[in-house]
Amino acid sequence: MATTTIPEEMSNLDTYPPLFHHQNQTHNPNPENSSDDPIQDLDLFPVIDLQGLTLNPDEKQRLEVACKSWGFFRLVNHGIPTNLLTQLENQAKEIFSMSFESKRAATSNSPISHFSGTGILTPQGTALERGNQLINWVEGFNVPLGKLSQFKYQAPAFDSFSVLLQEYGNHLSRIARALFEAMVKNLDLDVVSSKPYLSEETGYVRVYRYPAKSDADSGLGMEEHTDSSVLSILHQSDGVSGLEILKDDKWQTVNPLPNSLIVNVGDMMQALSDDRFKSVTHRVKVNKERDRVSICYFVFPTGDVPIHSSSYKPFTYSDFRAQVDEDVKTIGFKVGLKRFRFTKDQH
Ligand SMILES: O=C(O)CCC(=O)C(=O)O
Ligand SMILES: [Fe+2]
Repeated sequence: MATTTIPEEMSNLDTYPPLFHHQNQTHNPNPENSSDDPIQDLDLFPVIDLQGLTLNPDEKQRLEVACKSWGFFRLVNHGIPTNLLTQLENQAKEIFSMSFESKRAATSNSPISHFSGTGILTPQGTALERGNQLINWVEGFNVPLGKLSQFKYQAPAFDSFSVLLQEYGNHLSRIARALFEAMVKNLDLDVVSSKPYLSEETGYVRVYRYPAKSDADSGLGMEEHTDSSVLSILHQSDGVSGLEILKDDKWQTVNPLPNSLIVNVGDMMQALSDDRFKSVTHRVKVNKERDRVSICYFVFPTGDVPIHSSSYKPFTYSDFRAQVDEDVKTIGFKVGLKRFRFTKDQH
């Protein structure tokens, strides 16, 4: 049912950021009839069993291979109740379906911020001014987990959302800690002195909606990038694909599968591992007919602890963040770890 104009049944246009109104946005009220490629659940991506990590040496070995040669894996047996994921997803969809203006009003002066057109944000959670006009086909909420409790929203939907996010955040901290410890052991780093490199207080969630777009091949939901985090944990909602990872110079679609999360190794983990683990390059394509919702968690090192390695000049996460912001403002994109890499004559 793809069309090139906004169809009449799309009465919910006012729920989308004005930035996207004039474009060829389509909406399929009957997703079963979607003509996008069917999702197949057989792929060759690494799968890690979280519970197996504490019991099974083979699982630890698989984790190491996944981090070294892919920089990403699917995570199963993660212990998050399916019910919580379903509720969170439904609540996110309900919130996205509010009008743009009421989303703005409900989140102004609140810990949660609303953004669109880019995933690169200021520390306050608003879109960072860029040195170019690149627009990403995405709308989202930025949720600093440590600041959620005790806030009373004007729209009750946000109160329920906040409660679910806190519960979800507790699971994500637990999962991130378990994965980080296993990764640190794989790298033969000291578990105790590595603790500041995963600071749970820094954790935040981004909840995204990528609006459907009939000319889905022009433009991206999110441009090609690596995550600045130590690690990122993503939940993709029911049956709408879009995430792609770059492996051996080829883009590969990572379809959503029930009961499994996606874990990305981030830039900080790559630096900590002295390039043994790799921060995966990925992007998000737009779906032709259905909006895509994803819920992504990111966690970082304590801001002021220097990362020492043989590949990079010592730097803190705060240094890294400042450099990314500077690059986005001046040249329009993130350069990332390359900015800190030793050149040959600096060794
Ligand atoms: O929406 C997704 O699946 C991925 C989003 C992402 O890559 C990011 O926020 O860094
Ligand atoms: Fe990302």
